[in-house]
This record gives sequence, structure tokens and C-alpha cells, in this order.
Amino acid sequence: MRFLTAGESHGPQLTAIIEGVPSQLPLTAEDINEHLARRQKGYGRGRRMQIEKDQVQIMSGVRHGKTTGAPITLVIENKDWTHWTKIMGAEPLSEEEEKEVKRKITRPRPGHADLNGAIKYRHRDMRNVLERSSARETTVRVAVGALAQVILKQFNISLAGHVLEIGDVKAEQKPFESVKVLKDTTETSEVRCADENAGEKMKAAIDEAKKNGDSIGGIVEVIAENVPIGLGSFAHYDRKLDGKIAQSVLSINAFKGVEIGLGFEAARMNGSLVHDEIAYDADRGFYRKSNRLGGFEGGMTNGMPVVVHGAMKPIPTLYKPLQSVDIDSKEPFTASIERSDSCAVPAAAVVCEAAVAWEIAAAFLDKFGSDTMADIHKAFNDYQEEARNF
Ligand SMILES: Cc1cc2nc3c(=O)[nH]c(=O)nc-3n(C[C@H](O)[C@H](O)[C@H](O)COP(=O)(O)O)c2cc1C
Ligand SMILES: C=C(O[C@@H]1CC(C(=O)O)=C[C@@H](OP(=O)(O)O)[C@H]1O)C(=O)O
Repeated sequence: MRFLTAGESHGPQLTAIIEGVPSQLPLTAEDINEHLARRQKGYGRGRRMQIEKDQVQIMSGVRHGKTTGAPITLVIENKDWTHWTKIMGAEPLSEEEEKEVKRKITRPRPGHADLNGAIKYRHRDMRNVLERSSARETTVRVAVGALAQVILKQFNISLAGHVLEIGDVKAEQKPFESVKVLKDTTETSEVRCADENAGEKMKAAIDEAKKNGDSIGGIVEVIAENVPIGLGSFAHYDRKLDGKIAQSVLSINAFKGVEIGLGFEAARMNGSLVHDEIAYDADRGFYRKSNRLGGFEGGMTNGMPVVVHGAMKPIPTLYKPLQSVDIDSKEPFTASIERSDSCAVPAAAVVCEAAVAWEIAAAFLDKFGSDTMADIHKAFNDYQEEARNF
């Protein structure tokens, strides 16, 4: 399975084309819209989220509620587009229109793709960079991840993404062993949270940052349950599933770190406290007594829940402005701002969940086939039986 996305933040729409989805998979727009709504709900978003009401249109590859095996096209409209038709239109502007429309952006924003992208693609109007580098694109990635979750659900594999930390407020975690998910946790941090008030403390930290004209980042966690043993491979670097997940998570806007299981903490501990001992039960087959390594050994899943953490930097556009330099005048200026999120970590938890879901689903189809659901179910059931009796 593979996908491409296209579309600008203030253009007419975002599009994804997904190729390699098996036939006979039940799929409706509602399966996807549910996740799009979760992404919009998170605390700390700016005014743009009041304009958008993300809804997917399935434009190809599905007939009467079932996939056909043909490429699937997903489209999400930007409601804000109506305010940007002149600035973002594909047609050349007349001289009159050119004067009317404030076109050029020459002031790069620290923390964004603006300056590097402008130099790389020789744009003197940095709107050509910022429109595509915007995290608006994460909408359509969530749509693609939602489709991946529909596939995984057929095999009882479920995922949850939630917020672990906002700034220095931590959701005190329950141990990995007691993970029993899976509900909507984008507003609070219920999944593995021992402190019932953590969600409220996080919201207060977001409010405080906003009040100071600042922004705040955080850490999200994604857990996938009932993942079979052996997705991914030890055989080659680009088939290691933990590596693929890391790439996918790190590609989310503003993500600066990724961990699997204990992650960086494992480097500070002795081996006896890190590795998960192997046990055997006639009903379950082989299993682990703990899950410190987050469900991975040798680039492959080991049957324990997959646990991924992603670290998001604070939003770069600040109401308390940063210094930069105009690319035309070369004069320093203080960045001005019209609107921005002050925290997008809760929303990013949903994006991270989508990224992990996609990688697991793609690896799942690599292992069990990808033509039609009945064949995949058969291959999966046979393999699970063999793994249990191994
Ligand atoms: C869901 C989400 C919403 C975001 N909203 C904003 C925003 O409103 N303002 C902003 O400056 N950056 C926002 N960002 C972050 C920028 O898109 C990101 O920092 C920028 O594109 C540069 O990429 P990099 O941080 O990965 O290097 C958001 C990121 C995500 C994941
Ligand atoms: C539109 C979304 O996020 C946007 C991501 C973003 C950025 O610079 O990345 C900047 C803001 O957009 P605008 O400049 O239009 O206010 C966010 O609202 C979204 O998440 O759907």
C-alpha cells in the first residue's frame, strides 16, 4: 500500500490517492470523518479550526460501501478557500488584480520552512513554501490513517493516540502491563494516566502560554493492541517496521523526537531492567512478561502492544514576536501574526496515531497479501494458528 497527498493550506482542497487497498473492505466516509473531527477538537487551537469542518469525500475506489481494489481518492475541502481564491488561484492575475491582492511574503518566520524552502526553490514569495509546508496537510494524513485503521479493525487491531505531556505537566503513567485502552483521549490523558486532574493541569499550562503570547509543545503516545508477531523484518534496514514508524512520526510537522517503548530511557538503564522476558502458555503460545521495548525486537513486532512516543516542539508562530530579516530589504523586523495555534499537541496525537496506523497496516498487508479481504483473513488465521502452536 502506498499514498500521495496534494493540496495547500488555503487552496481549494486536500487530496490523497491511496493505492493497494484490498477489495471487499467495507468503507464509508463516516469511518474517516470520525477521526477528522477528533483532530479538530484538541485544546489550544486557533481561529482557523472554527472555520474548517473537515469532511471527506470518497471520489474513487469505493462502490456501494465496499472497496473495489482500485486506487482510492479522498478529498477534503478547505472552507477557508473562499477567502483566498485570488491569492491562491491557479490562473495568472491581471495587472489590476495584482495591485489589489497583497501577494508577496518576504518575511520568513523562524521555526518554519519559509527561508530554507525559498532559497531551495528560488521563491521570492514565500507563500509558495508556507502553503504546502503548513500542518493543514495533517488533515489528509489523518484521513489516510483512518482508512488504515478500518483495515486493522477487521483483524481486531486497535489504536489510541493521546497526550502524555504538555510542557512540564506530565500524565503520571500506569505501567505498560495495565494498558487497556481505547477511547477518545484527545482532550485529556486518560489512557495510562494515574492522575485524574492531569488533563486540567495541561489545559492550564496551555492557557498560561497563550496568555504570555507564547506557545507550548509536548509528548504524545500511541498504543496499538493485538498486533500479531512478525510484522516488519530483521532482514533489511528499510523493512524494519520500528524504523518506518520512526520516519513517519518524525515527518509530522513540528515533531522533533520519537521513541519506541522506553526509548531514550533504556539507554540510562541496565539490560536486566530493559529486556522483556519470554514465557510460554499452552493457550497463548509464547508471550512476554513485560513490554518495556514497546512491542519490537529486531525490526519486527513481538505480539505485545506497540508503544510509540512522539515529541512535538512548541508552535513556532508566536503572539510574542521573534526577530527575523526581510529577504528583499535585508532589514531586520519583528514577526507580526494574524492567527495561530498556541498548542496543537492534542491534535497531533491524532495525527501520530494515523501515522502509526498506516505503517502497521502497510506491514500487515505486506505479510498477509493485499488483493482481497477473504484471502487476507485466511492467511492471517492460518498464521495465527501456527504462531500459537509454534
Ligand atoms: C496539528 C498541527 C497544527 C499546527 N499549527 C501551527 C500553527 O497554527 N502555527 C504555527 O506556526 N505552526 C503550527 N504547526 C507547526 C508547523 O506546521 C511546523 O512547525 C512547521 O511547518 C515547520 O516544520 P518543522 O517544525 O517540522 O520543522 C502545527 C503543527 C501541527 C502538527
Ligand atoms: C489548518 C490547520 O492548521 C494550521 C497549521 C498551520 C501551520 O503553520 O502549520 C497554521 C495555521 O493555519 P492558518 O495560518 O490558516 O491559521 C493552523 O490553523 C489544520 O490543522 O487543519
